[in-house]
Amino acid sequence: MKGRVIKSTGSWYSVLLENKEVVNCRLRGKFKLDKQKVTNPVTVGDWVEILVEPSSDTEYIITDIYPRDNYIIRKSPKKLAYGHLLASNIDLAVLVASVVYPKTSTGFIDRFLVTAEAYRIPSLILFNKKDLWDEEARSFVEEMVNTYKSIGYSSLIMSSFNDVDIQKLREVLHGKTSLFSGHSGVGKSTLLNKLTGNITQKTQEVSDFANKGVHTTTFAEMFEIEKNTFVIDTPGIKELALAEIEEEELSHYFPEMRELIGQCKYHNCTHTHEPGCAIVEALNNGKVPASRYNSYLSMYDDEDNRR
Ligand SMILES: Nc1nc2c(ncn2[C@@H]2O[C@H](COP(=O)(O)OP(=O)(O)OP(=O)(O)O)[C@@H](O)[C@H]2O)c(=O)[nH]1
Ligand SMILES: [Zn+2]
Repeated sequence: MKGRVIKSTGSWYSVLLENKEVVNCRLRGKFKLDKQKVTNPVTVGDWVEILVEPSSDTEYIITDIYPRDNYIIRKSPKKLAYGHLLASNIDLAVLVASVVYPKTSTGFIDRFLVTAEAYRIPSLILFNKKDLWDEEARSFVEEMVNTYKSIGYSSLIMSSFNDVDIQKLREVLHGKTSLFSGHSGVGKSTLLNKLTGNITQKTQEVSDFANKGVHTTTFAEMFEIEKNTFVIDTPGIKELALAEIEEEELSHYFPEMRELIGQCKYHNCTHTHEPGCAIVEALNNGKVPASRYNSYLSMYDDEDNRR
């Protein structure tokens, strides 16, 4: 039987079957022996093949994982050489942002976009809480939307409490698997509750020896909001980590810079101080937005983000 992993506790996996039933599965031993550098061989979003454990008619076993289109990995804080697979098979990375209560900085937005670029996942910036904006906030958002649009990024302006907006969001998400991220307080849970409100896919809680007494990691959880349309909530994960991005690669993940890279005077230009830099020239004539270049510099300086 084929299904999709919607939740995992580390040793148990909840799998959504085609008939909408959710079953709890364990992994077959061989996965644990794999030499992958991950703490969890199976993650939320994986399509898997399962069967009923022959020696029991109630236990399910994951026997195979279908090839992943992509996946998001974080470094495990405990075992640095290992990564933790956060989610897989994602079509859209949605950043829920807000300009008031709280304010999401452009630096934070750009970090998110760069990470999504590195994972080759299209992204959407969702400016939420529009009902709270005054004229100034509104024009600030419009300016940002235009800047991002000129680079090729889509935005959505909305309020969690506006049904027409929620409907528009549903249309954008239709047929896709979308991962939601955002600062605390931007309205991510409110939005997800609107999208998932009448879903009864509640997974059975499993008592889990392996995790007893251990401070459990936050795991992502996925919901099917309509046929073939999934949303992934990532509790406690504010931003996607800038996984494995080398300094010299960073500009490749800024689409407006990417096309200029070969035109700098020095082939190893870092675009920070060198003469004859095509990116700085584009900045000076307005083709690279100043806010984006500032984000580039701050990410370039910030060693922590490349671990
Ligand atoms: N005015 C307004 N308030 C909103 C909107 N969306 C959410 N809120 C409110 O903002 C507060 C935070 O919303 P949450 O959905 O809990 O935000 P969150 O991003 O999930 O934050 P955490 O739960 O801390 O992760 C709540 O009081 C919501 O009612 C909106 O579109 N407009
Ligand atoms: Zn340069």
